[in-house]
Amino acid sequence: MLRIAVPNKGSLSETAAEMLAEAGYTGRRDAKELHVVDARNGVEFFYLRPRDIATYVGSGALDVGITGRDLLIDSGSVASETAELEFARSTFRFAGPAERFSELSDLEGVRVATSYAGLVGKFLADAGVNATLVPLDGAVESAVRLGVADAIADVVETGTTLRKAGLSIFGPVILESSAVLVSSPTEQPGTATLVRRLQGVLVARRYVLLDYDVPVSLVEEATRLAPGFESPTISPLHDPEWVAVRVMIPRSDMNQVMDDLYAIGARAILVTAIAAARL
Ligand SMILES: Nc1ncnc2c1ncn2[C@@H]1O[C@H](COP(=O)(O)OP(=O)(O)OP(=O)(O)O)[C@@H](O)[C@H]1O
Ligand SMILES: O=P(O)(O)OC[C@H]1O[C@H](OP(=O)(O)OP(=O)(O)O)[C@H](O)[C@@H]1O
Ligand SMILES: [Mg+2]
Repeated sequence: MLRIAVPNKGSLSETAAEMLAEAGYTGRRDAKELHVVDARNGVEFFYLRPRDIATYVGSGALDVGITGRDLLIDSGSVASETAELEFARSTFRFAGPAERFSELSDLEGVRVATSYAGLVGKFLADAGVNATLVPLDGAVESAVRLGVADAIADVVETGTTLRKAGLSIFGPVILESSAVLVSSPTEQPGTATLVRRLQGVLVARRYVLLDYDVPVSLVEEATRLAPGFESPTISPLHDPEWVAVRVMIPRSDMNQVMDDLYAIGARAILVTAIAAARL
């Protein structure tokens, strides 16, 4: 059985559970459950703190896990990133009072509060900046106002939390993060199937199927507008002057592509959602 670590709570847990369900796995029904066996799919789920997941996977106790890239790096674990999962996107940044901080070197000799001491410590050491880290568990934006630190380093999504705390971002991007699948150094045979299933979910979310009819003379022009992954599927119609075309396109482009195809003379343009995919 493939042993999979899944966030038990926090901002990753709900979307991680949704992705696994869409990929055909049976997860926990009750938020207090710590361990679930999905015998039909040959996997076992362990519900753990997202911060601890890379440690379990790196040690080989578990085979794969879902966590954040920032948490993976912060842990110093030897687990490696196997796939990006396209949710919980954030950046990791320094922030402080705008009148005092504008560039990385302003951190020399000051106190920096963070709940990612491993990640920030390594970044500052690599940059040759000497600062004192103040490790906190969360809500680090309050550390400056409360006087325990001069600046902070934390996860930024919309920037609302920073703004409300009167802090401004400065200095370089420490990290672009998102949820990722991490694997142990000794890769297990079932991992590739899990990765394909999760990638199938991402494709099904990101793409739609586009069908349309078009005169044969316009096929080249139409396929330039919507080239698809490899090559469009072209099927004959009863009318020999027309063909039916099927192609995958990014969901985000679908209305523009439909308008463009209509404008050149395509008709019966239909979009269908993809339920699952293996590319
Ligand atoms: N506002 C956010 N937007 C996007 N990703 C976020 C956000 N907050 C946290 N994350 C990501 O979630 C992961 C942290 O998971 P964790 O469960 O500790 O989140 P949390 O929401 O901070 O949990 P907690 O409830 O303990 O504060 C990290 O990868 C982090 O980048
Ligand atoms: O840029 P924003 O959209 O405001 O999001 C970023 C905030 O979200 C997270 O906080 P969370 O709610 O998880 O609280 P925590 O700091 O206690 O972990 C993160 O630690 C930031 O504080
Ligand atoms: Mg948090």
